[in-house]
Amino acid sequence: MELNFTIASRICRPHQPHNMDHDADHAPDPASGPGSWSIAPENGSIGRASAAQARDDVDHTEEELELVPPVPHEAMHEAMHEAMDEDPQHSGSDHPATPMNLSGALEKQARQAEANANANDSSSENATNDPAIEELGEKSGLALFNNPPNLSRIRRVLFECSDAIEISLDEYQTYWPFIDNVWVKQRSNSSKEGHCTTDYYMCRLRRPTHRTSETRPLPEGKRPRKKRVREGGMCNFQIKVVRFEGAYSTVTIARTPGSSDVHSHDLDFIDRVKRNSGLMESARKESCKGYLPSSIYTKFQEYPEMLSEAGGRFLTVTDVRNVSAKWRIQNPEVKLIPHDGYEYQKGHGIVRSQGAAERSNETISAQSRVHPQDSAPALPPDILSFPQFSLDFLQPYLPNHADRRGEFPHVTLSYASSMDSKISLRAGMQTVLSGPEAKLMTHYLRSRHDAILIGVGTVLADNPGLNCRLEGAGGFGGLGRMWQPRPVVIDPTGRWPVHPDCRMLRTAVEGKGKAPWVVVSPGAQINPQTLMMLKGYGGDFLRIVEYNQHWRLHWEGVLRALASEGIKSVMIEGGGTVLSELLNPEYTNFIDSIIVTVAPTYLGSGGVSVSPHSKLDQEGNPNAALNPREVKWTPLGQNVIMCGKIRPHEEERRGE
Ligand SMILES: NC(=O)C1=CN([C@@H]2O[C@H](COP(=O)(O)OP(=O)(O)OC[C@H]3O[C@@H](n4cnc5c(N)ncnc54)[C@H](OP(=O)(O)O)[C@@H]3O)[C@@H](O)[C@H]2O)C=CC1
Ligand SMILES: Nc1nc(O)c(N)c(N[C@@H]2O[C@H](COP(=O)(O)O)[C@@H](O)[C@H]2O)n1
Repeated sequence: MELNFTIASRICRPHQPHNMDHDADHAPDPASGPGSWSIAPENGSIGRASAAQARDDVDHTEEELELVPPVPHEAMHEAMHEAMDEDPQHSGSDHPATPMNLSGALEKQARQAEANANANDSSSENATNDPAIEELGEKSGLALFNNPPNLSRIRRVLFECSDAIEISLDEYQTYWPFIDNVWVKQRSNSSKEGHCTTDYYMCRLRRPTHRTSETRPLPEGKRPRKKRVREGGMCNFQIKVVRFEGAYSTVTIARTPGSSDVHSHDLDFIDRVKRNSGLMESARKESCKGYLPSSIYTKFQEYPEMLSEAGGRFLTVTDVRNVSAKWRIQNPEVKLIPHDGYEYQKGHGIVRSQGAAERSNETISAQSRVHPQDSAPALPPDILSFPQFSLDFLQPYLPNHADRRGEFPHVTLSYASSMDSKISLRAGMQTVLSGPEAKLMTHYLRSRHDAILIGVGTVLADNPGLNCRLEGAGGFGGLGRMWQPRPVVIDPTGRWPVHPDCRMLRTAVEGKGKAPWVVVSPGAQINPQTLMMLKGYGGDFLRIVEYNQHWRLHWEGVLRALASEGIKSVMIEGGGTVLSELLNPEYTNFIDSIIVTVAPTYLGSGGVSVSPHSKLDQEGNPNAALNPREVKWTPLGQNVIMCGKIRPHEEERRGE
């Protein structure tokens, strides 16, 4: 008897920002399903492909992605605790410490850093304790600018918003100030509990701008005339920014339904019209040190690349004067000075002083040697550099979203096997079979799939991360978890003790991957606390009600459920039970490709095998269980990679 029910349900709607029902404008949100994204093997850049872009159609001329350092969780907590300890409101036994939010903590840290800098300035004329750091900061412009890594590319992504973008709250707080000049807020909504805020923005060029033209005092009762300086309606680009703050804090930025697809102008145009607050914060910091606006302006111009990266190509000395003037209102007694090594020369403004000119040459040549990234925060230790060898041979076996059947995702089986078809020395034991090159290939494959699926046996044995750790992927120099595949665990009875310490959840918290979806059967008893915890991390339980005569989940149902959740491609990594089952004839229609890393070793008969059921031909003689087609073998380091296709051609399936 085969019981076939046709629906899969989440245990209840996930508590994620992209599924917020209160949002009136809420169109089917592209952020709710893992979107398509691509890697360009030639230059290693990883990014989400726009809707119009095929996965393989990547602009290889794009500059390579560099590290966006995730804010380490522990560091965040430390910063928060320190901030609270120092805050008179929170110190002392009468006031139990109320948790401060991250932005508060970071702001406080920044204020503290600034106060320290000011204290240093006034006591020893800008001298720092460490001359080496001071010199490096000077030469690279790092001391002047607040530019976070990879800024120009991320500014472009946040300007274009060609696809919905899901980023962590930290990333949002870091990068948004550098692009806020593009947007004007229209309105805001908050959920009742206050966890979720939706801000609606329009492009600045949609709003007309007026300026008061009168310069003389007006007669009483007469209102100043306003002069229109810019016509509105120049650009109809509109977005919403949905901020969800919980255990898994995240920000989704997406175009609203009424928006045009693209801006009617480029980013430079807006940068000319208005300066962003990230850039102006750098100017403000210098102003607070008591420097002359013209000196700040001159110094900024000495680092054109950093200035331009921050959106400051059109910065004027008046912009700097304006921020400086605000500071001077509070500090009228301070006499403004030029930077060390600069002086005012009549008719020339602020110039380098004579003695410093030679040093200046050294500085400039050093500037060309010292790359700002050299002193950027360290890369996460688990980062993998992008493969320098060609992976073109994989191309025909990879998901091609142009020719997808909507009901099911593209399915790739990919695992590493010994010569005797074993994938580990024994069940419950992780065995390394891939050499370094094959490991990079596996991570590349992960980057090309929306989801990575494994059985519960593998989770219990390996405690895997199941993320893509290649440089340029989200959390490894790329922006946001949305660039990461979704881990999926087949756990019919819910026997995996999902816990915040497991690698998949730690990875999600660190912004280096997504939290898993756990596929369970209708009878699975899920502890409500575990359910809430997993949802809090951005994961979920998916209950599948289709199962076969052996009371096993029906793969057709699992794959259909994933497709209905927006998964267009899934890479199935293991383990032995899952892979062996899927290589049986009843599933060949659902499996597109197989990519096996073969290792030059025999693990022996005690190992976990990948082997489908044996098959007999029409005469009852033993026959091969499965022959992949369009097979290609490629040596890769110590391994050989076997690629093949499984799903029969349409004509074969119809028996032609
Ligand atoms: N070299 C490589 O590339 C890889 C190696 N591995 C290795 O494989 C080993 C694990 O393999 P294995 O022990 O076979 O575990 P699996 O990961 O294959 O998980 C098997 C379990 O998944 C559940 N499951 C699988 N299919 C179904 C279905 N159709 N319906 C319902 N439940 C299903 C069952 O859970 P239940 O029992 O609860 O019903 C089953 O026991 C580990 O040692 C791991 O290191 C894993 C991945 C890759
Ligand atoms: N490609 C490959 N080669 C091997 O030698 C392996 N042992 C595996 N194992 C799979 O990778 C998972 C580990 O992933 P993380 O590195 O923790 O992200 C493991 O669970 C298997 O699915 N794969």
